[in-house]
Amino acid sequence: MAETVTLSIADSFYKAKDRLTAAERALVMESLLLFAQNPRHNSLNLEKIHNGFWSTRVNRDIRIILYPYGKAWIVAYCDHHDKAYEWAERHRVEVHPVTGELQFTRAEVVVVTVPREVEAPLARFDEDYLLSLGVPPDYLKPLRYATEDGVLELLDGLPQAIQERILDLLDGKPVVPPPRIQVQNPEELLAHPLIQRQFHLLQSLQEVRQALQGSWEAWRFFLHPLQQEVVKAHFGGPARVTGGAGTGKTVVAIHRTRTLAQRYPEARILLTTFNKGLAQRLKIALKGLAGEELPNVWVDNLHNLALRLYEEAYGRVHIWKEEEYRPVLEKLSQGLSFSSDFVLSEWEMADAWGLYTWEAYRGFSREGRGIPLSARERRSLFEVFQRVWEGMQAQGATTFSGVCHRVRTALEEGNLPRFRAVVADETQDFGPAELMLLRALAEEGADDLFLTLDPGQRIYKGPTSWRALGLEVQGRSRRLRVNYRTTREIGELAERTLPSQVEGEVRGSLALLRGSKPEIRGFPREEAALEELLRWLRWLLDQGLEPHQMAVLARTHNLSKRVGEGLQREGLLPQGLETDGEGVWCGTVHGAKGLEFRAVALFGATAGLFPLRTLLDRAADPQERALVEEKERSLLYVALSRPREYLWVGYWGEPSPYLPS
Ligand SMILES: Nc1ncnc2c1ncn2[C@@H]1O[C@H](COP(=O)(O)OP(=O)(O)OP(=O)(O)O)[C@@H](O)[C@H]1O
Repeated sequence: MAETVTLSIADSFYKAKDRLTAAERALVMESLLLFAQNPRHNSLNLEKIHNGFWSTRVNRDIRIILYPYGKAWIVAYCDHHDKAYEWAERHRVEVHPVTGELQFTRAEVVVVTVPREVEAPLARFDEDYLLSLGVPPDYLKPLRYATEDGVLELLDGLPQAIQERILDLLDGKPVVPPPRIQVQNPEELLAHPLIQRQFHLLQSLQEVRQALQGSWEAWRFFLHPLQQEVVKAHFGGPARVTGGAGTGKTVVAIHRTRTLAQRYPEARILLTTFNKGLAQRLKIALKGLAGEELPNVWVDNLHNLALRLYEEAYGRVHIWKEEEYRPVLEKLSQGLSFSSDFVLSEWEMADAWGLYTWEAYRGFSREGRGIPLSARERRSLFEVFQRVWEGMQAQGATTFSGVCHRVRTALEEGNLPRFRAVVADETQDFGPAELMLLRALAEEGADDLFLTLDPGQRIYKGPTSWRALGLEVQGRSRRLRVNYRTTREIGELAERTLPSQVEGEVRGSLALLRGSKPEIRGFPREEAALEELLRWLRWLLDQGLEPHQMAVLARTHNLSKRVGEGLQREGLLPQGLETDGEGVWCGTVHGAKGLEFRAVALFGATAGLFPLRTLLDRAADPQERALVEEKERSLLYVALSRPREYLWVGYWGEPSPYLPS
């Protein structure tokens, strides 16, 4: 009878499988399932190779690298034959003599000799301390004598947890040694909770099946201790989780939702976000994590949910967007001495805050609005605003802000049921109307609101004071710092575009992966940039990337359309960001919010596009201009923080003033 094997899947395996094609990954999965049932199956050709590692055959080319540990097999790596063997040759498995952690480390330690005049940043820490942090003994001296670049080079060969501790030291943060793991045998070690961060134990065939189902992403099993903390915490009220791009805010939102669904099995939980596409992705990811659709969880983008609730409470409604209300405002405000852009932005502010009565508008602090208004001017503006709202109402129409406010009222009056808890992702782009609605959607109490945001990616709305809205998060605010998405080279470049207003809040994420330098290229004309872009995409294909692992982003729809046509002419199939096909993704930076790709090209980081000249020209006053600039910088940050491995940036004529040199 075939034996059933205990597998422990290492995070290095999950990272490695991302470099294979979808078809190759499917074959790897089949082989692992077979291995779990019968490791000695003839077709697997299990054989011992280097450093105690074993190899098993997936097909003529692909190999999985395993390590027998106690009664289990650790699934360590997978790749094309030569690369897989090379990896095994370069790595070793050890239990750290002080921390007791199980570690995969690079076997050969690169010793970098430092010229005397260059500072070695870790020299001031003694060896015993570094050892207590889990640094392997043979890395101690090289690390202490290395330059900063040398340290980074050495860290590449160490487990993620050790990298994070050392990077924190470099950043001047105090690092407390981890508790020592004490176990009797390998089985206990593999099952130890502190080990689960890097080695995911699967004890039955069913667990193996579940783990390999769907997208089998690392984030489903391995959480950073801080991610784990916010996922599992019992919060006394609203909690806020910030972090730069790629720090796992969405991952945390999904895990938190599952935790809450289990914690409150009889209650309704809402998982929401900004747009429809992202909500769809959340839904799929949550199902992948939980293994099924959770019956007590609702997943929807906030505006869609608000619209459904509105219709439930009040009946059908037509939504007016700027194209509809702008001309009405322009017509009604003709007699006033303000520019139409100012009237529009003032009305949008009043609408967003729900200032539908004279008393509310008159008493509202317009602090931060550039143009001061006398009481009489306020009154005349309000009369115009009121006529717009009345006109809309007469036509059975309102804005999304209007929908949010009325739904909030229905919730507050008890005419609609609330959720026990609400988890919301991408909340930096929620304005006052949406944030007030979120508050009202959740019953007030423990674990009621869990909001994630990156203030550096605010691309739709201006900043809103949460406290003014009654969202008090003091003592329940956490910041994620490890950037899991991108290479250090790309992460650092992206951070240099951050608006100064938010730098303190999100700058300084730790990107642990290393990669090639991003390319920033200037061209005389758009056509020349397109030609070079096409060459770059072809080069990526030669590197083994598939078209759907690449994206070309542009500031405007028109430009993105032109790129798509260019790709098509060259035989590269483009696909929209909202689709799910096999082509190269093409779209606007706005459309790429929350997404990621192995390679990203930003086409047109050109002056006049970042910031978009038409938007800047329309800004009614200096404050608004500053806000437009902040949002445009954030947009550039969003674009540059989408790639995992490769980034290409092209401009023609003058580069964007926000582009780091
Ligand atoms: N603990 C983890 N282990 C492995 N991968 C992780 C982990 N947390 C996040 N990731 C990966 O990092 C990437 C970024 O995660 P996620 O999208 O949640 O970040 P984010 O902070 O929401 O990013 P953004 O704000 O840019 O949208 C994803 O590929 C995700 O799978």
